[in-house]
Amino acid sequence: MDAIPSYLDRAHLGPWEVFLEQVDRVAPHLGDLGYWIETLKHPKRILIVDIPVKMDDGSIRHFEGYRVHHNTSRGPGKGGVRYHQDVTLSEVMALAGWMTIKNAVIGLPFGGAKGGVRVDPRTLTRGELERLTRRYTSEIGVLIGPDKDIPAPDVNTNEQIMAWMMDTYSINQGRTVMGVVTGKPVSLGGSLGRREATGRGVFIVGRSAACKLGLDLAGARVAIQGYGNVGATAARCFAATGAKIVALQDVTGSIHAGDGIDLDALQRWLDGGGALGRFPGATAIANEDFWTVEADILVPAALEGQIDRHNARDIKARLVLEGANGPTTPEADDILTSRGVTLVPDVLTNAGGVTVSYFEWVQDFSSFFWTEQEINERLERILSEAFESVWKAAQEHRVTLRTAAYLLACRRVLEARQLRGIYP
Ligand SMILES: NC(=O)C1=CN([C@@H]2O[C@H](COP(=O)(O)OP(=O)(O)OC[C@H]3O[C@@H](n4cnc5c(N)ncnc54)[C@H](OP(=O)(O)O)[C@@H]3O)[C@@H](O)[C@H]2O)C=CC1
Ligand SMILES: O=C(O)CCC(=O)C(=O)O
Repeated sequence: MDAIPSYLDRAHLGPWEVFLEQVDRVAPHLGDLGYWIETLKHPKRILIVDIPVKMDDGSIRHFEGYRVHHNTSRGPGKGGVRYHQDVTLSEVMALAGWMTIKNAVIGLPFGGAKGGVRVDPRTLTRGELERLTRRYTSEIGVLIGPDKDIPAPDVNTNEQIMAWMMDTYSINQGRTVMGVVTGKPVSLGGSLGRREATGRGVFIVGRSAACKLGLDLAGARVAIQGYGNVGATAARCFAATGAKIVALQDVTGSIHAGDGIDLDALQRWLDGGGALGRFPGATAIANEDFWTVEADILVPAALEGQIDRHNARDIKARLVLEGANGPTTPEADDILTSRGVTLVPDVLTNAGGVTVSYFEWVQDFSSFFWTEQEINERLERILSEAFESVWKAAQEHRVTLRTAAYLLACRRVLEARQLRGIYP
């Protein structure tokens, strides 16, 4: 495979290899545009930075950070920043590639980018976290900017971290540059609705998919892995339509309640410092049993590679909604397809976040801010239309929803590539 770059350890290709395989699966459907397909297998630029941080005890620790521009044919790079102890270059490359596809599926005028720092933020004090964030922002400052690459939140990053990033970039520029990141606090040029947008989008897309399958959401049983920004919001949206959240999982464990978990009681438990895995209002189950619970809808909303060949055969749900990026391996994709399970891919299901990030970027440029109702109406319309296009393409080409989404996206990206040409 000449698409494997020399800087990746061939033995540990990880998520980037998954992305390459997903691209390979769409290639036969691209016609003449297939001529340009290699462009998607080669990230445009990669920056690896050293982040020295003075710790509260006076010592200095070094962290490794990344920012990857996968493709900018359709506009500036766009994608979140992840803080996690297991972040790798392969993972950030794949996440950037998925952003290219996601932005194109939705029709946003962005390319794909992503960043990450290999750190467990729970081990840092607030001061250490701020210093890490500011140094990382300064180090990647050559790549980011409102018309170059606009970071946003992802796993373990939030509005406060975006505020520090915006402030650091602005200080280095000598002027306030609101539009350099999205997912900021509303009081600092953030958009209403951005915090909930990804989980809300999972619900909007899930509702459309359920409708196609004749699955009534009232009373539907939903299992969700990950109870962070995406998983918790999606759970609330599903519960609000009468669906039952029958199982949840986070790093502290898995819980089950056949009649539905009381989300308000769970929130009070979490606010009081309780761990989800020990919530007294549900039954604790083994993590591996989470995947086999009786459910109609399964929402992986944590990390990559969670649905694999080991658990895909036992999944009971008819509908899998990928709230996380890359939660399903290609092998598991095939197993689910052969079992008649409908899977709505990450690049569509979790695109609500970047869609409202786009709204935030537009609002920052114009310094004119929309109401939450305007934002949610536009989000609903854009995601529903994108879902219909992907569904239609899947029927027409007799491919999975993932390949259909890649088909629409790759056509847009490669057409832009073709029109722009190669310089020189
Ligand atoms: N935030 C956003 O706007 C977007 C996020 N996404 C994707 O959604 C996913 C979740 O992101 P987000 O909700 O923002 O992240 P958060 O950091 O808010 O939440 C992550 C959740 O996943 C749980 N988790 C982490 N590792 C595991 C594991 N090994 N097993 C079970 N649960 C685990 C965490 O548990 P604990 O809290 O106990 O650590 C937490 O509940 C990621 O794949 C992300 O890339 C996609 C689009 C946009
Ligand atoms: O809001 C954004 O710009 C990007 C969100 C993101 O990282 C993602 O969709 O995976």
